[in-house]
Amino acid sequence: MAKINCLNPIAACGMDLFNDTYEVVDDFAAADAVLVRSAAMHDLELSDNLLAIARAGAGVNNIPLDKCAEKGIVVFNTPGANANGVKELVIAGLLLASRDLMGGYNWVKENASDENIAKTVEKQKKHYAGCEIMGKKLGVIGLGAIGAKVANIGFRLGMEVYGYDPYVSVDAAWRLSSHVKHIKNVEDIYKECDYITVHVPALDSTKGMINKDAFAMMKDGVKILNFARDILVNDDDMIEALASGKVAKYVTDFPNAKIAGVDNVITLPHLGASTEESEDNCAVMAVKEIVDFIENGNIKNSVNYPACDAGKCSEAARVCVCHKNIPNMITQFTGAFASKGINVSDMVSKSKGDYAYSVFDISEKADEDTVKSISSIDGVLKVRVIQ
Ligand SMILES: NC(=O)c1ccc[n+]([C@@H]2O[C@H](COP(=O)([O-])OP(=O)(O)OC[C@H]3O[C@@H](n4cnc5c(N)ncnc54)[C@H](O)[C@@H]3O)[C@@H](O)[C@H]2O)c1
Ligand SMILES: O=C(O)CC[C@@H](O)C(=O)O
Repeated sequence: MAKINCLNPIAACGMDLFNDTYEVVDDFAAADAVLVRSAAMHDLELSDNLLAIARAGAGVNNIPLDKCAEKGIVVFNTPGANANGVKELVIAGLLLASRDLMGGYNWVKENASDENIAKTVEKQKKHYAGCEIMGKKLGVIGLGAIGAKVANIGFRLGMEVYGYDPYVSVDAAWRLSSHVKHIKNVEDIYKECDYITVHVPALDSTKGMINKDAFAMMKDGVKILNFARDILVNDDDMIEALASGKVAKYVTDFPNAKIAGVDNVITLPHLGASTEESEDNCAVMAVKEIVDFIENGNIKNSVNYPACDAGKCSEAARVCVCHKNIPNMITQFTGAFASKGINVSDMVSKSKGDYAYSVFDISEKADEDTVKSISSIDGVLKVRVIQ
């Protein structure tokens, strides 16, 4: 029975897809597979029996990807499954940055007991006036699942949309409206746009990308939206830019101790994917990825191992090997089977960066000795037999 541990609550419609050959356990160390949302995993001890981690969401900066790869633990995410939820909150963010909804709402609440409130509002409302987004320039940095949706809806809301993503995938580019201006240098977004929204992953290369050098190029009164991750923005530089009026509003889904109470910062408590629909989509996708991996050894949507689809095994056994992407591995694997007189009837081998994954369908059950001889090959990280 495969043991599943959830580090965060995962929507029931996903969990219900585990049949009675799976058992949900409380003990992380006992799990064969783990489901997680935003729980921080960097300091957790990863047991040798852990085969896979599925992130029910997009961002994987809470998971030690290299450490997992090195231990032969396949990490999945659920690309696009919560993109619409985030896109809709970004629309709210654009409006929150434009109209003083929070100020106006708070004023009405504070004056709710005033019998003359219906009249007073007419004098008061000038303090909460704003601007419209139609006709304004929206810069979208990162045109993946979320950024492409934001860019397209920006256009439909009447904005002039500039999109920047030097690594955009072919699929994402197809999803993008032809009305989105393709920007090749991010500086053009900084110089031209009234609203700038970031939708890139948190990586060493993107950390602090919205900083004083970027602000120096921006228009006075620019509005910044960050529904991606807090570390993309240099908080000290942001606080200075807000104080000087360079940035008029900073709307972010990632409050932290530095930024949360600052004037003209509108923070939400990481709500981007907190919709029933997004939570359901992520849970279903994550559980399906785990089930296909546990039962068939197939890998779809992994962020640290290659995609690998060997279908269902119709032979006596399937041997799945996580290993380093180095020369001579396949010869050694097939040699190990041959030395035991085992016929390999089918095989798939894929690589991604420093790591590779090979699947062998063999005509008889793999005994402990065979597994041992494959495990002992230099560069092998994990061996699993499905039979
Ligand atoms: N607020 C939330 O609840 C919430 C929900 C989902 C995702 N997110 C965050 O949003 C990020 C994006 O999500 P997604 O689903 O669109 O991911 P995605 O992988 O589909 O898209 C990310 C895009 O960023 C691009 N990119 C990478 N580096 C870049 C750079 N330096 N400049 C410009 N583009 C760059 C990639 O090419 C890719 O197209 C996630 O990594 C996550 O951190 C937040
Ligand atoms: O799971 C969540 O609530 C947030 C998910 C989001 O940050 C993501 O990166 O997908």
